Amino acid sequence: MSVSASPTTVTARLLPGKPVAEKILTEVAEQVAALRAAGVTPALATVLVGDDDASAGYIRIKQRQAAELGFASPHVHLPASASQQDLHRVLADFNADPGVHGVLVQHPIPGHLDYDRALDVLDPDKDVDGMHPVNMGRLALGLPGPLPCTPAGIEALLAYHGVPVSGREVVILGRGATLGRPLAMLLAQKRPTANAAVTVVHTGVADWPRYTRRAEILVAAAGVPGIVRPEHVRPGAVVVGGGVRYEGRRLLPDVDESCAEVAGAITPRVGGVGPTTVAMLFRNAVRAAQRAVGQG
Ligand SMILES: Nc1nc2c(c(=O)[nH]1)N[C@@H](CN(C=O)c1ccc(C(=O)N[C@@H](CCC(=O)O)C(=O)O)cc1)CN2
Repeated sequence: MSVSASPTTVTARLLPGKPVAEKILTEVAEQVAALRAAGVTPALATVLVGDDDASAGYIRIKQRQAAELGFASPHVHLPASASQQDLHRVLADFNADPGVHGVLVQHPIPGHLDYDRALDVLDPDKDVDGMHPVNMGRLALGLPGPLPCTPAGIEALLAYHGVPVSGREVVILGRGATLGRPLAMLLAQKRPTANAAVTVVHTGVADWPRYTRRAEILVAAAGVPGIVRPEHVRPGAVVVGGGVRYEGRRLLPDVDESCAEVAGAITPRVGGVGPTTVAMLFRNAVRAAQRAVGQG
């Protein structure tokens, strides 16, 4: 964690995401090996629209990881001028290709395009980001399906580090479709690693700190850099920095590093929730391949 470079006095235990991601990816590699032994090469297709440097970088990271794990990773790069129909055509082609088991459209896409409409075109069973409306519905109903990667990564991170969640008060600051809302549904489910009393609050609530200050586990999911400060944290609480904003490749987290002075445990700014998100992507992808060939 970069707190060592700041004057912050760290008292909180760190909750790194890297060992969590490594454990998940080791399991994924074993499942990939089993698929390949049965003659199936799992394939995770990626779609990049436009020339955003950061997005191109994340696609490269995913392709490198895919190769290490034994996935095929067909890739389509559409120009920034691509139309909604161009994007839909690419997705329809991947839907129709039985050799492609998972598909992701790297976010953000150019402003004239509608990400949600594109997601709607994607086969929900190939949606490895777990963001298709059908998969959100499955999550809401507690049915099996690909889970949104960052929420699933946060549940795994807390479980890995032995942070009890069941019966505890979790407050999520932020209600976005990629993190706050699905995480609330996930952590409220009846499972030993969930089963929490979950409150979702957002920055449009004038007195939001009243909620965050009572959290035993506080998840920042607002996408507002530095919004969570020590005075918003209950002493000894577990603080999870899920929300980030990207400025190019620079990651600006919601949680100010000085929160480590008050929290009992905290995710590091770098190597916290991020690596678990990528690991969950591959977990979703290998499961999609297993389902497609009847191994799931
Ligand atoms: N289709 C998707 N688009 C985007 C997603 C996504 O999950 N699906 N998430 C982000 C980008 N992203 C993956 O695509 C991603 C970004 C960053 C990390 C990460 O692990 N970051 C590191 C390093 C941070 C730093 O150097 O400052 C960390 O958190 O430790 C993983 C995934 C937007 N688009």
